[in-house]
Amino acid sequence: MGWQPRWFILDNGVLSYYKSQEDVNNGCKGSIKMSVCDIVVHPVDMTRLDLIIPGEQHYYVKASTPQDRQSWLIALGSSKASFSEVSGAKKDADGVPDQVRTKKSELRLYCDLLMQQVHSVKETVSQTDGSFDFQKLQECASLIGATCDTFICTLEECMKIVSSTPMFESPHQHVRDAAIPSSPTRPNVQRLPGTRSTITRPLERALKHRSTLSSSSEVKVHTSSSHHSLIEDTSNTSANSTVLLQPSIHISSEASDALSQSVHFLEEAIPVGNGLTTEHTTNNNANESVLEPSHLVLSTAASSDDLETLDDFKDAIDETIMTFFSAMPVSFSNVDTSDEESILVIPFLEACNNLVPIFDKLNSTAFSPVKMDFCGNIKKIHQKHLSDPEKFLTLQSMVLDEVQNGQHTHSNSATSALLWLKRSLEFIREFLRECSSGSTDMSICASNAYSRTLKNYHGWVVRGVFAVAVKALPYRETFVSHLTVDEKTTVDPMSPQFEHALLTDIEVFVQHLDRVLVVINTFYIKHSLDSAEKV
Ligand SMILES: CCCCCCCCCCCCC/C=C/[C@@H](O)[C@H](CO[C@@H]1O[C@H](CO)[C@@H](O)[C@H](O)[C@H]1O)NC(=O)CCCCCCCCCCCCCCCCC
Repeated sequence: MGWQPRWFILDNGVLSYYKSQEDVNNGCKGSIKMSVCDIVVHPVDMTRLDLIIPGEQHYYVKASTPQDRQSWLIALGSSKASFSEVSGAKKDADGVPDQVRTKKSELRLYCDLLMQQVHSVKETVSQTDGSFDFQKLQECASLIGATCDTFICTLEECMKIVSSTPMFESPHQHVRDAAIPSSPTRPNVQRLPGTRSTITRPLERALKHRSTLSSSSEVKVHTSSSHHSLIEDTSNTSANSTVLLQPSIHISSEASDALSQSVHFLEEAIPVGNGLTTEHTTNNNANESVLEPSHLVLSTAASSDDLETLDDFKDAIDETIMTFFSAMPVSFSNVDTSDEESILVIPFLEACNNLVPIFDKLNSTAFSPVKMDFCGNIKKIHQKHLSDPEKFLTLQSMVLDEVQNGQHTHSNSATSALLWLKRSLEFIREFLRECSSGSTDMSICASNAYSRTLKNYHGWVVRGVFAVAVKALPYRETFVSHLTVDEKTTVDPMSPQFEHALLTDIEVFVQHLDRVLVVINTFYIKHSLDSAEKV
């Protein structure tokens, strides 16, 4: 098989490919709607992945390295998840909702991937010559971590679908920890003060110590419209014809967020892989080798046994009310601060990025400078991390590097970006504290929070910007309604139940955010990096 390099763009749920980056303006050679295709990892080749549109087309794709493939899988999987059918009404012949089928295939994919990755670890530690490649082992571990993250997120989404689908509902619903045997109570669940008896928490705990996170929020959502039909490769229509791939691929991928699918995070696409190669065949069945699920986790058949299993899954999510905060796939509760000198960059940025949808729920024009600043700082830190991901694994490492090189005072430095991101987060923390202390006037909440935080660093011009922005704040009711997970559901954002759930979730969120901010603050003070200078 001859592989050819191609330039790929993942945009709005559609993967398009071009002859080269320079050729982008001449139109794509083909495109694939991610929501209708299955992603299959190659059983042997760690750089291969296949994109299969059942009964139609088969694309063979090859990345430069297993790590690149991992990035691609996460980006493609996130895109597929973001742009999958949301109606929930469509079912296959067995009555299984399409969304569940899609999630199952994603879970299978990640299982296959995990098997391969575990196999690599085994191989690495059992070298016959007795040597031990520690770096390779670290790489393998990092890949496994990322795959587990993606698996858990997908499972979480699957559980949400299952719980909201009538055919999977059972008459008895009790709240318990997914990690312990079925029981009407949850004796072993550790809770932060004030947390609700929900089961999203075990997932939070499961996520908490993970060191790598999916790339879903490190990327951008474009505004361009999606293509709804598959465009065949016109350059070569013969069976088994190969389509290209190029050693440096630049893609932008879509972030899935709990609140909205039309959120624009960053101003430019962040490359998540630097090498991908594909082969494409328009033959309906030639060379198709769709992997059968060998490690199927979720069964959707409606036998009583399966219902028991599904009940377990269903119990593993919040059966009461989800809010924006508890639905966040990664939040500050997942940012480990047990080593105060080492906050991992990716979980931290992921947690920040997951706040971004809220900006769009506020008045978009008035808040766009705020959003740009917030997202710009996320991006600056991310770019610094990407410049040497191993060296700049932690926030502290990148700041100290800049200090050593005298770059920390540059306006574009990661040090400055983190300083301002920290200040923005302090504002958010104080704003949420104000909101949950009983005040119903959002502008008072914002003004109080502002006085305690950002105002100290703003000159009169920027203070004026704040004064304008604060006038554009929605009423509390509107804001609260944006904090429901799915505005189409029957959850009444004005109900006392939702209010209670929201307040509890805010309390937990603020506690974790505060924990992270204390560590960053201490670090900045220790190295004299904070400044009272006003902008
Ligand atoms: C709900 C209340 C909304 C009111 C929020 C108003 C906030 C103040 C508005 C001020 C306008 C900001 C415009 C940008 C100003 C920048 O000049 C300033 C400095 O920028 C930094 O300059 C450095 C160089 O000197 C550079 O290196 C660095 O990279 C750059 O950042 N930036 C700021 O002052 C930061 C302002 C960000 C404010 C973010 C506030 C977040 C508001 C969140 C609203 C949602 C609240 C609900 C939270 C619920 C969570 C789910």
